Amino acid sequence: MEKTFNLTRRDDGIAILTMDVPGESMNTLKAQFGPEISEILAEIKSDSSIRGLVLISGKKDSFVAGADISMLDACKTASDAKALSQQGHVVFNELEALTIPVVAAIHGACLGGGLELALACHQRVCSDDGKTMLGVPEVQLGLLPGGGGTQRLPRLVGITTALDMMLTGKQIRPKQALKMGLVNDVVPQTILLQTAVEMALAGKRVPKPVKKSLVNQVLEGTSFGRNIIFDQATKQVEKKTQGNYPAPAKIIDCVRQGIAKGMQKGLEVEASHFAELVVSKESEALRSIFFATTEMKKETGAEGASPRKVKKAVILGGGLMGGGIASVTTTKAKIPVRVKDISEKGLSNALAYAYKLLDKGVKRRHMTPAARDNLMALMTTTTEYKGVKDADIVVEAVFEDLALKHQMVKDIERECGEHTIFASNTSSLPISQIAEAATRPENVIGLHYFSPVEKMPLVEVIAHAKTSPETIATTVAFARKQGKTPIVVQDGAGFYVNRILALYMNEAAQLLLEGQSVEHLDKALVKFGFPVGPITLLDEVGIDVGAKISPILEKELGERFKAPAAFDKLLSDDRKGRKNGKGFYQYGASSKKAKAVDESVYGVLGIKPGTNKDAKAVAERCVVQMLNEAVRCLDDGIIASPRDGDIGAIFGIGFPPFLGGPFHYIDTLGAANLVRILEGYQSQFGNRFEPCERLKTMAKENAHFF
Ligand SMILES: C[C@@H](O)CC(=O)SCCNC(=O)CCNC(=O)[C@H](O)C(C)(C)COP(=O)(O)OP(=O)(O)OC[C@H]1O[C@@H](n2cnc3c(N)ncnc32)[C@H](O)[C@@H]1OP(=O)(O)O
Repeated sequence: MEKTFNLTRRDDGIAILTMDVPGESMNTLKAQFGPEISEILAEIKSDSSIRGLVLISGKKDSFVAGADISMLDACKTASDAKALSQQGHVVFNELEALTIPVVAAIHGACLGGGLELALACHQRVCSDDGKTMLGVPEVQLGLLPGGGGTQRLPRLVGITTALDMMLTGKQIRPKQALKMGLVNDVVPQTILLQTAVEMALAGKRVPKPVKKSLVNQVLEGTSFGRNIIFDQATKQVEKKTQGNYPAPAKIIDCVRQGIAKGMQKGLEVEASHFAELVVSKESEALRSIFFATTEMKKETGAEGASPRKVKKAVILGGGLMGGGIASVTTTKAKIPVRVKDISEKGLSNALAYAYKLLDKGVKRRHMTPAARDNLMALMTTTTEYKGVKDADIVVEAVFEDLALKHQMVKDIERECGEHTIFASNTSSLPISQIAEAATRPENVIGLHYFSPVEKMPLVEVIAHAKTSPETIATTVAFARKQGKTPIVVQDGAGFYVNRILALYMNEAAQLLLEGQSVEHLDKALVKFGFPVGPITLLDEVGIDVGAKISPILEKELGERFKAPAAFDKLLSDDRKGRKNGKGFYQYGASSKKAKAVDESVYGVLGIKPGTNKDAKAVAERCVVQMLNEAVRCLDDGIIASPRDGDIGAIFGIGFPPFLGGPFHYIDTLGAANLVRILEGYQSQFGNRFEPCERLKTMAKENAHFF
């Protein structure tokens, strides 16, 4: 079998250990490397001519991306997983115990077990390249660093910094890594290996103590202070995870026990906790999301079609959505954008949106002012159709008015090229209706973003019957360059995400009208695992937007989408939500966060909050509506697969990732159990809860989606 590790000796006595997993684009750590590594370490120890060791990757642009997640997925029992962690401990401890200096030369992704491998080296140097990132993202997989990271990281960079890295899974850039003491030097890639060799020749260096504030020194330097850190971290984790994710608390426990009882004990605790997490249902769900998104990256969105390159984009409308779309196109995709709006105000909004995003990077020292200005130069503006002839794609983000969109289609066919794609950011109008105005309907497609555009990862790519496969593939590729996760959905009112969201929100509205308080409703669904509650979401999206979409959905999809009539009173009272500072919540002049509930809203709706029902029951009523409609969408061919349905709900609505998405969750609940719950509600509240046919069939057959 081809070797993964290759040891070469230099005349100056420094040995270079190159890791290059055969046939894979990324290096990942696999259990079968154990014997190979042990053999190499034995060879190094027995060769007195070797004065130092440099560990480097043979991959073009990555160091080591962590333990092989497929290997973890294959663990059937906790003891299988514990053995993997313990094997990693043995190898990394042996590496760290080498008497010669060991230096890791890092370029590209150095994540998870890859960083733990580097931490077992005596020193680390990384390239200053934008592709170089260091981190321990295990928590995003429902895991913890199981290769000694919970013990080495705090001892290297301090408890607070280590906890922040492990509890967020954030990726650290080279300069940050140098500043926090994670690496000893940052150099251009061209001299990375030479620098590592020189560091090895210079011999082992005691890591420079990390600069800490006086408060931090006191807190981390005393057991009393450390307990404050751990207790604070625990409180924050409980608030953020609502008890739905076991990994963060276990990470804190590993660090706490390791610091209090020594590294050996800490490693034992780490291996045990790691093992429990690998076989947890939460981690299985989170790993399935990783596999799904990785698989999706390889798909063009249209069988057999290749995307055309997008060299220039035009955005019609410089408002909230248009500004966001233009911004991600320049800042992420680095594609020149021309923004057209009917007013200078709209244009300046788009420019300001992009500048604000980029300037955040400058303030955080991720970007130089020059880099910011270069990216800003990619965005030009116009109030007329000038400089748009060479556009490869035009994204319209104007009012939800069919006549206006028809006019846009005609304008673009007149002013742009024959191949120019017309992509509509409509959130509700069927693309087929928009395409009626086109002489080239094959170029018309939906490209539905979610607000805020720079934060929400999902976009829906909506093909109508005549959309060409090349248009689909080009649009999917364009969205990916913007850093988005696109799912291709079929044309239909509300497409996928808004369709399943509408019933979930309507049920929350019904519960409100039955006397549940706004706070109780929101808290119940946050406890269930959503990022925000349904009433907060309605205020954020806009009560007027919801009111506009509901009739379209009801007309196209049926009675079950009928929104409670009482909500019309909100619009009569000019309550649009955050956008006009008047909704279910109070909004201060500049406050980002909504303040308390605006109690006057109950009077407008003619209700008086009564006794709050059990939070789980409240959440269940809303969630089962979403689950039922998600299955209907699969049945109607709106989504191509349960995988797309899960990713769409998680990335578009924030469906709790630890549940794996609606379809994974239905498998967990069991179709028969879900049908029973729905039928129970149907008998209490009416036919809007009637289980769809596919669910009933699955219940009879005890079928699963995965
Ligand atoms: C011991 C403990 O600490 C446990 C761990 O280490 S758990 C693993 C921790 N590491 C991660 O979570 C990193 C996961 N990977 C990524 O985030 C990304 O792949 C990346 C940022 C490293 C690179 O992203 P990108 O450039 O977009 O490339 P792809 O995501 O498409 O990945 C390319 C191929 O590499 C495969 N791959 C990447 N990481 C892993 C991994 N940890 N395990 C298994 N496979 C991995 C990925 O599946 C792609 O495979 P392909 O089919 O060859 O395209």
